[in-house]
Amino acid sequence: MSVVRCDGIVQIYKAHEVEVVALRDVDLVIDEGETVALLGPSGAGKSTLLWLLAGLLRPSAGRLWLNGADIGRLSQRSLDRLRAAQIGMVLQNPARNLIGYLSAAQNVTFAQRAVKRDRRRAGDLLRRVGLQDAGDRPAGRMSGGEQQRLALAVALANKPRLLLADEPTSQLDERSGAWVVDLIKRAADVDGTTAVVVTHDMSVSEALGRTVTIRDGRVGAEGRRGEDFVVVGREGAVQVPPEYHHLLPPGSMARIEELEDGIALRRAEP
Ligand SMILES: Nc1ncnc2c1ncn2[C@@H]1O[C@H](COP(=O)(O)OP(=O)(O)OP(=O)(O)O)[C@@H](O)[C@H]1O
Repeated sequence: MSVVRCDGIVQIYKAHEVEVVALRDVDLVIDEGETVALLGPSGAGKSTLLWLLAGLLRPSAGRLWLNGADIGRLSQRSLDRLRAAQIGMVLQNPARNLIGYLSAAQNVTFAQRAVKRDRRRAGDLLRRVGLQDAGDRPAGRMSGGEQQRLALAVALANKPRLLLADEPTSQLDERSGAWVVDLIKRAADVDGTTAVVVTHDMSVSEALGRTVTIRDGRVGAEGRRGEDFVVVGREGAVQVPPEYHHLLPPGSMARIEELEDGIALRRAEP
């Protein structure tokens, strides 16, 4: 079953009379237990997509289903309930995920408020992110890296069906980055948790099952099992990946050659 289904999602921000189109016609299906790295240059729309999947934003156009529920048709209260019970999120700024005056252990158990409280799971999560001895310390007094690891334990506390993480290893060294990857993969294997992780960290993207690259607000490419593909968009548009821009620069003209199983693009002089 698909946990995420985006159908022609458009997201427009309005700021001081100026409209910014952050996402245009995003189609994406992610199945249960998949681990997806969301890649792309700065400003491409990755965080926007993550916020939409978290139910924190409602799309300007298009439809979005989370666990089969059309979020455009849910009341705010039903959406809040779905988020608390089924979604875990790690925001880009680790401190924003936590309640500073609560201890690490209290932060994790607080995140279980919408489900059955499970202290054993809470202890196990703290151990897996290397914070077994930090359970009593207030989250607000932890280092950025510790907060980032704790944020992942908090996000997984309710055994979410969907885990969303924005740059979850940005403040971590290699060893604690590996704990984060292990925990995400373990959640997928053991609990069937689907994960979508925005990352610039190659060791994270290579460890996950699938990559989705957003460029200029669109899904431009996907990678599965080490193989990269471009995605043909709604109107037949294909983004030429930057590594081929020296052969077909943006704005150049190309000839289309029909092949038995597809087409080839060759640069043409106008
Ligand atoms: N609240 C907002 N109001 C206006 N424009 C916004 C807002 N949030 C994002 N944008 C714009 O939307 C576009 C996509 O931004 P987004 O943060 O989703 O990109 P990103 O791929 O996550 O970038 P980064 O890797 O730098 O975090 C950018 O042009 C950004 O300036």
